[in-house]
Formats: sequence, structure tokens, C-alpha cells
Amino acid sequence: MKFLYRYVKPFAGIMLVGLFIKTIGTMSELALPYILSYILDEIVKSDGRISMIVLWGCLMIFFALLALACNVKANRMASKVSRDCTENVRHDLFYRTMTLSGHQIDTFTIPSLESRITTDTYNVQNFINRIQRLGVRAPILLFGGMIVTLVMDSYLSLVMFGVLPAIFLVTLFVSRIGVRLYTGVQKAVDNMIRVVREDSQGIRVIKALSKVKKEHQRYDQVNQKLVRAERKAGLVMGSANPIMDLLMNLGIIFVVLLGAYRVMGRQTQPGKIVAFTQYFTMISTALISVTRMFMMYTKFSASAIRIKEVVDAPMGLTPLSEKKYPPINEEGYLVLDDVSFAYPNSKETLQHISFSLPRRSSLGIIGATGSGKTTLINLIMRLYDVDSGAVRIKGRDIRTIPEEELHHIFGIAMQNDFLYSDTIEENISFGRDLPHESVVRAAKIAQADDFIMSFSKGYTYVLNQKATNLSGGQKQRILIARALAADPDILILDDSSSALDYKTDAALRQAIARHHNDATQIIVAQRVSSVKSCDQILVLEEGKILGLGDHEHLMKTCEVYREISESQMGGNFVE
Ligand SMILES: Nc1ncnc2c1ncn2[C@@H]1O[C@H](COP(=O)(O)OP(=O)(O)OP(=O)(O)O)[C@@H](O)[C@H]1O
Repeated sequence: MKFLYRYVKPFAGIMLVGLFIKTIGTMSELALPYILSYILDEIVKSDGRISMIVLWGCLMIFFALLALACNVKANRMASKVSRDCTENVRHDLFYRTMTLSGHQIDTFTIPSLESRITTDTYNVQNFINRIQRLGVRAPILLFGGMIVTLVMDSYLSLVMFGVLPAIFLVTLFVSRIGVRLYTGVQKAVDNMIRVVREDSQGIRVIKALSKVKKEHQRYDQVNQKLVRAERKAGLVMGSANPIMDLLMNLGIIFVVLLGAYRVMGRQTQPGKIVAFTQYFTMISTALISVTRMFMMYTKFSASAIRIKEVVDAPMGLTPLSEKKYPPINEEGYLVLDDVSFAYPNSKETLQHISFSLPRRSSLGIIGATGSGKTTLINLIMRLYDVDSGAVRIKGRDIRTIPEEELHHIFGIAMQNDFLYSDTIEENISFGRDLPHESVVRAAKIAQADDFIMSFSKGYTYVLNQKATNLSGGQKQRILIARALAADPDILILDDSSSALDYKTDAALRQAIARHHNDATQIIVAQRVSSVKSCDQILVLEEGKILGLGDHEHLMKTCEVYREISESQMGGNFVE
């Protein structure tokens, strides 16, 4: 796995030390049955001097303690390596997930990205940990045990080896079935989590529409599916270990019976039989571990590939060379030049969009739902790249502007943006360490200061998850304050005042016009009243421009705009 090698490489030294310690521990374990047989067959039989028995007994205790100390130390080192190594994988994976282009996110899908960061990294951590713990121990016990027993009594060893293939085949079979069954259990768990998530998010509407009983039944169904999957897995896997124990016990019985026969014929000694039973347990346990490691490898490599796909995904939106997209000397501050765009596997969402927005002017965008308004904003912010045409700011193609620089130009509030479960202050400041005065100023302009100050804790009032302790209009005003707080050059309000009453909406627009007259504004709205005073209004329909101009111009020239306007307010607006 070349991809993981770069993450494991920095820990190669500590891993080697850990493996060396593990080797000493395992060798010590391997020595114990041999010493035992030596005590029983040689020392007890020769003169039985108690001092010698104590001496060899102490040696056994020494090896047992050495094995314990080495294994504990090596296991701790293995845990550290797997933890630190996976931390780096997770770090890179999270960073890359955050820097994927819109196209890439659509292709990977969000649930899949979530499970790559959680389940897949967990599988990788588990494997790196196990391979260090068992990767040395199991082969040494397996092959070392075989060699020692062959040296002690080759005849008995061959009998013992005869049982091993049966253990190997049963382990392989059980592990294969186990993977399949537990994948089924995992799917059932995912399903249950999905239903719980949906129901807990929609609990209010479920209650309001008296759907509690129906949702209860839906939950019961997925819950029962999970129980059935777990029962099936439990039944099959529950008999796996006893079968394995049975095979091992049968092997031991063979060894003891045959050993007894050979002891009677003076071909071997009783101490060796005792040692053989112990070696047999060691060897078969090691064999089971090796087989399971191979099965684990399949799961691990699938997860590693899924992680690699994201970490090594080509940087979708890196700045491109100005040679390819040279700056243009033009009047407009924000210019869209014949832009067309389609989402993957979809028909063209935007077609031939052009407009030029002077600095400090405002653009309203209006159109039916699904007409492409948000998509246009996504392109202006370069969350997606245009398929053809260009978006330019101050004559520079945005594809040539580094992401950090580009995104500093914008302040944006979207309709369903998220709020953290944190203080209102932090939700407005948004990790930008803005001074308190800037936060308050933004909240005042966003018409949010009054309701914030009505909370006893004011700006330190803590929001619930998903801000359920705020009304829809209050949430929108906090989001608008967030967009305003850093004094952006381009302010984008994407359907972000839809929950405000007309009066508050009008006050908000006036305050923005007064305090942010330096900013170039783009306002996406469903209400004509929200865009009426903009310098230019863009009317979109099915991704095409139907009209572009100010309110008066559009009322005369754009039938769709006139219809929307008249249907909403009979052509007149309450400000
Ligand atoms: N990530 C996406 N992948 C594929 N298609 C998408 C994606 N996002 C939006 N679309 C589609 O693109 C079209 C335009 O969507 P967009 O969100 O831009 O419309 P909108 O005018 O902002 O709508 P609304 O007013 O309802 O927010 C819709 O048909 C939508 O289904």
C-alpha cells in the first residue's frame, strides 16, 4: 500500500523498536513450554533436587514476566503509532474534503465523504494497530512453535500439523461469512441512524402533523431489521469460537493419546506431551490470528483506497496561470462574460449569462425556483468552475486568483446557512477574531441587535444545535450580520431575508445602503420589493437571462418581471 507508506514512514523507527520488543516477548512465551518439559523430563527425573527445580521455575517466571513486559510495552507502542499515524491521515483527509471543488463533492457525495472520515479511517487505524501486535507475534508463534515441536518430537508434530488445515479452513470460512454478516449489520445500523436523524430533525413537524405513530412504525421496522441482522450474525458467529475450541481440543486429545502410547513405548517423555499441548494451543491460536489478519486486510485495503481517492484527488480549483487567462482592462468591477455551466450528469443549468457590475453598485437576481440563482452565486464565488465564458473581478479571471484572496473579497449569507451551537458573538465573528464593536455594528445593521439584547446574556447567549432557540427571521439576521461583519468588498445575500417581515426587510436594506455603500452588492430574492431598488436586476428563467436593467426598465420591457411584480404587490410596494 504505497499510499499509506508515506504516513507510516515517519514512524518506521518506533515501529521497528516495537517489533523488536514484540519479538523478544514472543520468543520468551515460546520458551516457556520447552522449559516446562525440561523440568518435568530431565530435572525431576535425574535427581529431583529442589534447588534446581526452584532455579528453573524462577527462569520460567522470568520469561513469563519478560513476555508480559515486552508485550505490554510493544502493544502500547503499536497503539501510539496507529493513533498518531491515523491522526495524520484524518487531518489530510479532512483538509482535502474541505478543499474539494463543488464538482468533486457532488461526485463523491456527502454521506460517502462522512464515512471515509469516520469508518474508513477507523478501519485503517485498527489494521495498523493489529498488524504491529500480531504481524510479528503470530508468525513467530506459528513457525517457531512448529520448529520447536519438530525438534522435540517430529512424529507427534506431524500428527499435530494434520489438524491445523481443518482449523485454517474453518477460520477462513467463518471469517468470510462474518464479514458478510457484519456488513449487513452495519447497513442496518446506518439505516437506523438515518431514520433517527431524520425524525429528530423533523420532530416538530412530525408532531404538528400527527405523524408520531407512523414514524414510530417506521422506526420499529428499521429497528427490527437491525435486530434480525444481529441475531443472524450472533447465531453464526456465536458457534464459531466453540467449533474452533472443539477442533483444538480434538487436536490436543490426539496428541495426548498418541503421546501416551509413545511414552509407554519409551519413544518420548511425559514432559514433552505437556509441552506439546501448550504449543498446539499457541500454534492454532496464531494460525487463527494470521487468517483473520488476511480477512482484515481486505477490509483495510478497501478503506485505504477510499481514503486515497479523496486525499489524492486532483486539486480541482487551484489558481490557473494568468498567461492562460490574462487580465483585461474593463470598466466593470464584477463581470460575467458569456458564462455557461452544467452540473455533472445534468443539462445546462446556466446558459450564456453576461453582465457587468460597476464597483459600489447593486445587482438583484430574481427568478422562479430552480432557475439557477444559487448556481450563479456558486460560480461567482468559484465553488464551481464555469464550463465556458469567464467570471472576472477587477479584470482578473477568478480562476487566476488564489482561493484565500478570492474568498476574502466576499461576505455571503445564504438562506439555510448553518449556525454553530456557540454564542451569538462567535456565530457572527465566525473564527475571524473580529473586535466586539464590529460584531455589534454588523448586528445593528442586520437589525439583530434589538432581539440579541433582549436575551439576558446578550451576545454571549448560546445557541442550541441548529439554532432551534431562535426564530427563522432571527437566524437569518444573525447570518446577515456574519456576512456584514468583515466589511466585504462584495456582499452577497442569497435569499437570506425571506423570513423577514417587509418592514424589517426594508430597514435592513436601508441600513446596508447607508453603512456598506462601499460594497458591491448582489441580492438574490423571491420578492420584488427586496431587489426593486437595485441598480440592475437580472431576471432568470431556466438558466437564461430574460431581462436585465433597473426596475422601471424591466417593468416596461420584461413581461415575466412585470407579472411577478404585479402578482406580489399589484405593482406597488410597501417599504
Ligand atoms: N449540486 C447539484 N447537482 C446537480 N444539480 C443541481 C445541484 N444544485 C442545483 N442543481 C440543479 O440546478 C438547478 C438550479 O438550481 P439552483 O439552486 O441554482 O436554483 P435556484 O434558482 O437558486 O432555486 P431556489 O430559488 O429554489 O433556491 C436546479 O434544477 C437544481 O435541481
